[in-house]
Amino acid sequence: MSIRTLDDLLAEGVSGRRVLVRADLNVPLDKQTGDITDDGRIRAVLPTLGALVEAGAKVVVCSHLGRPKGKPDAQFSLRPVAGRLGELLGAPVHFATDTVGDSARSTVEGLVDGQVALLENLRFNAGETSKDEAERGAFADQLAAFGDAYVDDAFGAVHRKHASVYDVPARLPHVAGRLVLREVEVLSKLTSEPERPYVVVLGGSKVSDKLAVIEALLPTVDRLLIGGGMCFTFLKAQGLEVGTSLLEEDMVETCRNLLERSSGKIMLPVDVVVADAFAPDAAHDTVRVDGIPSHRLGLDVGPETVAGFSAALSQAKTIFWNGPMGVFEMAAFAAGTRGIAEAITKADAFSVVGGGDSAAAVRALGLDESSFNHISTGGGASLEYLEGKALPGIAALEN
Ligand SMILES: Nc1ncnc2c1ncn2[C@@H]1O[C@H](COP(=O)(O)OP(=O)(O)O)[C@@H](O)[C@H]1O
Ligand SMILES: O=C(OP(=O)(O)O)[C@H](O)COP(=O)(O)O
Repeated sequence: MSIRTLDDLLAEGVSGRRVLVRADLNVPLDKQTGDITDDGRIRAVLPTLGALVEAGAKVVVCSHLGRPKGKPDAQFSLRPVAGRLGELLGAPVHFATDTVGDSARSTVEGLVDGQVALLENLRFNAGETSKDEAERGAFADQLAAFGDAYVDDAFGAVHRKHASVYDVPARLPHVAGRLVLREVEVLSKLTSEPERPYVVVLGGSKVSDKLAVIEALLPTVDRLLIGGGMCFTFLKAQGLEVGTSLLEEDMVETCRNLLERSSGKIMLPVDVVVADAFAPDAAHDTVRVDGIPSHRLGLDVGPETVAGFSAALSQAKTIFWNGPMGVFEMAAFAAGTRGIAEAITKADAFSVVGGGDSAAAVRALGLDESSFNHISTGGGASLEYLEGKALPGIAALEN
C-alpha cells in the first residue's frame, strides 16, 4: 500500500502547522440524557491526536455524528464529544459551534501550537454527503482551508465517499493516521491467507446489508455461523416458520440460494429464545427452531446453539465476528452474545471483532477487550474491506 503515514508527516515537522484530522467520533448517545454511552471511538483516535499535540501542531479535528440531514440539528451536536475528548487528552478542546463558518474560522485562528479544536458536526452541511461533486468540492474547499496537512483517522467512515473523507485529501498533503493504519493492517491479515480454520460469526439485524459480505466470504471461510436477527430469514429459507421474528421476506430466496451453494459451511441456530414481545420484561422460553410459535419472536440464540457454535469456534485459528447474537441490550436476551463472545476469547485464534454494536456489546457485557486481538471501530467499513470493495477514503490516501 503506497500510503504516506502520520510518521512521515511528523518526520517533516508539524510544529506550528495546522493539521486537519478527520476522525470518526460518531459515538452512541443516551436518548434521554444525551450522555455518551460508549467512548471507544474517542479513545481510538488518541494515539494520533496525542502525537500531533506533542509535536506542537495546531490540531483541527472534524467528524460526523449520527445522520443529520445536511443542516444543524442540536441532538447531533459534537459539543459533548469535545468535553470528553478534552478529559481524555488532559487539556481543553476548543469547540467551534459551526463547521466552516465564523466560529470555526476564529477557533482555528485562535489555536496556539499543541492545542486542539473540534469543529461542529460535518453533516450539518449538505456538501459533506452530497452526491454532486461540485457541491461536495465546494465544501471540501472550505474545510481544506483550515489545514496545511490532512490526516485521515476515521476508519469507521472510510467506506463513505464524503467530502471530508474523499475530497479534502485531494486538496491537501495527506497521510493515514495510526488508527486507520492499524485497522487496515489487521484486516488485511484476514483477507490474505488467514490461518485455518477461519470461522466468521455474523449476527445483528440487517440481513440485506450483510448478504453481500456472506457471498464474498463463502469461498474464503471454513465456517460461517449465523445468529442474531438475521438468522430468521435463513431459517425461513430452510422452510421453517419463524413466528413474528425479524424477517426480510424479499431476501428469503437469496438466502436459500446461498445455503444451497455453501457446501455445508453455514451453521444456523438449532434453538432460540422466543418472547411474547420486543421488551426487556417479556415472557420468554427456549424452543427448537422447528417449534417457534406463530405469535412469538426470536430475540436470542439458545444454549444448544451457543454450545454448537462454541465447539466450531474452539477449533478456529482465525475468527471474525460482526453482529450480536441477540438483543444483548436487554439482559434476558444477552446470553447468546455473551456465550459466543466468551467462546471467541477462549479460542486459540487470531480474533477480530468488527461493528459498532458488536464492540459496544463486548464493553457493555463487561468482557475483557484485551482478550480479542483487535476490536475494529468500523462496522460497515470492516465488512466492505473484507468484501474486497475499494474504500473511497483509502483510495484517496493512495493518490
Ligand atoms: N433476534 C433479534 N431480533 C432483533 N434485533 C436483534 C436480534 N439480534 C440482534 N439484534 C439487534 O441487532 C443490533 C445490531 O445489529 P447491526 O447493526 O447489524 O450490528 P453491528 O453494528 O455490530 O454491525 C443490536 O442492536 C441487536 O439488539
Ligand atoms: O457508525 C458508523 O458505521 P458502523 O455502524 O457501520 O460502524 C460510522 O460512523 C459511519 O456512519 P454512517 O453509517 O452514518 O456513515
